[in-house]
Amino acid sequence: IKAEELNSTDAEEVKCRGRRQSLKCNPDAWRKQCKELLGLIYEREDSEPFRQPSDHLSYPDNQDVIDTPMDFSTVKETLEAGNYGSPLEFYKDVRQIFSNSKAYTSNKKSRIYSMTLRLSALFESHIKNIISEYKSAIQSQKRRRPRYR
Ligand SMILES: Cc1ccc(C(=O)N2CCN(C(=O)NCC(F)(F)F)CC2)o1
Repeated sequence: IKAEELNSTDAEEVKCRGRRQSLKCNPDAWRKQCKELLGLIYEREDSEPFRQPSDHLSYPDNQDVIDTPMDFSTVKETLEAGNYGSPLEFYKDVRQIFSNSKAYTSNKKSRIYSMTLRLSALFESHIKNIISEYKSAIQSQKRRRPRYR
């Protein structure tokens, strides 16, 4: 069979099989990429209030406003324990951190809330590539052979 006779999925699969498991084809590359992204977030002073769970004592109303507490140390532990099945689950938890802060803050000008705006801009600029590479790696790994039920 000549290469030009392969359809695009075949060609993609052949390319992925042939090539060393590079980022494009490796469906597990996202874990390392998310670890690196977390590192970037930890480098930012803006992440300081979000590296530990909110201590409810000093923010009493936190409990009733926030039904899913989340912070970066929890995300880091989950990622390092291998308990995220995909970058989409990682994405969901990180976004929870930002939405909790938004739900909690009374005015949009609050210092802590403005920190989440900067952090989320950094986060969103990186996570979208991680997710799209993951999705295309999954696509190119899809077996066309029927799975026996
Ligand atoms: C006044 C206001 C508006 C929005 C937020 C907010 O997003 N919070 C509450 C405070 N907070 C912690 O208590 N973080 C834990 C530790 F150890 F850093 F203090 C971070 C999350 O707070």
